[in-house]
Amino acid sequence: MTQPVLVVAAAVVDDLDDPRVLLAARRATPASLAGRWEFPGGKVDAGETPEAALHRELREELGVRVALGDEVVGPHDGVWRLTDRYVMRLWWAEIVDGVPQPLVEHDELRWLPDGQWHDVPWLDADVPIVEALTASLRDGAR
Ligand SMILES: Nc1nc2c([nH]c(=O)n2[C@H]2C[C@H](O)[C@@H](COP(=O)(O)OP(=O)(O)OP(=O)(O)O)O2)c(=O)[nH]1
Repeated sequence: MTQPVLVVAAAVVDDLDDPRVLLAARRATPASLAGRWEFPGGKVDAGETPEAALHRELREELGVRVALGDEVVGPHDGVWRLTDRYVMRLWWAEIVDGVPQPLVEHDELRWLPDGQWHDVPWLDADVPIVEALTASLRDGAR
């Protein structure tokens, strides 16, 4: 079987120590995903560490530098299964430089306030991740 492709992404929040507001990005492409919301990020290139790939993707897609917090460990051997082809690793993150803009792949960004993290049509595979994020806040674990 071919190895799944690793995607890395960030749950960008206002404050890693006390997250209230979560950044969601609306996909403009491809047509099959357009209009659905996701965590900014992308595929890890050959020879790149996941963390370096995530910093690169956030710079390219949003024009920001971030500090990474803890990883949000997924239920399938530590990763989140997106499709047969893709798995994803995700980290909490906070912007340390820049104002996020939808530079490529996205046509809108939205800061979702406390209690409204589910209020956009996330990609199907992201729905349980948003649930895990809100649960970890409720439990005080992060
Ligand atoms: N970035 C990202 N991709 C996601 C999420 N959820 C989800 O199912 N995906 C899927 C959509 C894509 O089919 C796949 C790969 O992500 P991507 O298209 O952002 O990767 P990329 O930026 O490296 O893409 P490209 O340069 O090759 O076009 O992962 C998510 O929350 N964030």
